[in-house]
Amino acid sequence: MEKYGRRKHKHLSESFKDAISGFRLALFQERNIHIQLFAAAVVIIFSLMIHVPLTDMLIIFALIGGVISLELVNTAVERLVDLVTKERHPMAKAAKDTAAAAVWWFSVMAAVIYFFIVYNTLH
Ligand SMILES: Nc1ncnc2c1ncn2[C@@H]1O[C@H](COP(=O)(O)OP(=O)(O)OP(=O)(O)O)[C@@H](O)[C@H]1O
Repeated sequence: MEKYGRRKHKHLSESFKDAISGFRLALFQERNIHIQLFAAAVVIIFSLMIHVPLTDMLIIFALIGGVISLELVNTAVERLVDLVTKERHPMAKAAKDTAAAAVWWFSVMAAVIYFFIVYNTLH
């Protein structure tokens, strides 16, 4: 029963450091994150230029956060699968492809929502 008891929590600053370290790893190793951060910068600059309203700006930030967060989870799944097996395996493929699909779905939805935000701002 002891092993299911309360876990000793790390200091908050240590958890924060671990999260930064995970983000840096993805930043150095994943090309997709570069593309997504570049797209996010373009979207934010363009939105400011056309004066997207504040509430819509907040939605845009939430969408950007969602895409980047899902990409980080996708990276975690890729690393975990590679840790578990170096062999080609249908389950490894399923895990990686499903995680990639999560990023893809959210990105497509984000693009559709952003299109409507831009359309609504300009009309
Ligand atoms: N162990 C494996 N067994 C079977 N298929 C695999 C395996 N590892 C990778 N694959 C297939 O190859 C694809 C690419 O895998 P990889 O680990 O290179 O990801 P990636 O190309 O870095 O992905 P991303 O571009 O999203 O970062 C996977 O989506 C999966 O379809």
